[in-house]
Amino acid sequence: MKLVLVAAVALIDTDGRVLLAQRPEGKSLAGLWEFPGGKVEAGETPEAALIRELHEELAIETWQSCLAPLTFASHSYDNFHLLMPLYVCRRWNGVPVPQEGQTLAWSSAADLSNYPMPPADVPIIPILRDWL
Ligand SMILES: Nc1nc2c([nH]c(=O)n2[C@@H]2O[C@H](COP(=O)(O)OP(=O)(O)OP(=O)(O)O)[C@@H](O)[C@H]2O)c(=O)[nH]1
Repeated sequence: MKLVLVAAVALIDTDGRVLLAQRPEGKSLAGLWEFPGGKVEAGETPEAALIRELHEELAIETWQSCLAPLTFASHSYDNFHLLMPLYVCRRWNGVPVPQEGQTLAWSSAADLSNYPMPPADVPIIPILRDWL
């Protein structure tokens, strides 16, 4: 099966809440809440991919030094296997504004389980909650 590398990040605000983005209608897994991020392109590091995706999806800027690895997801979907490192980030420039039709939500640690997420994300939620 094809292995797909996706870099994702939990942006944490000063109140310890996490940014989630709801996938828009028409995309795979529409309506589910996910961490910002996306596929790592050929020749790109996961950190560079995240910096690019945060700029493209949310119009914020961050830096490699502000991206700390936390955990990862490894999950088989029907047509590919997802390997998704999850970083945490507390420092960025700008205010996240959806650029691709997503809906954003800041979730407290306690509320995270109320947001339906892709199956790959489910095992990483308790890890993130314990870390927060
Ligand atoms: N960014 C992100 N992607 C996730 C998460 N969980 C998860 O299964 N994914 C999957 O990882 C892939 C991310 O790809 P992407 O964001 O670059 O691409 P996309 O949605 O435009 O592509 P797609 O429509 O081909 O799935 C998608 O298949 C998405 O469903 C998550 O928490 N964050």
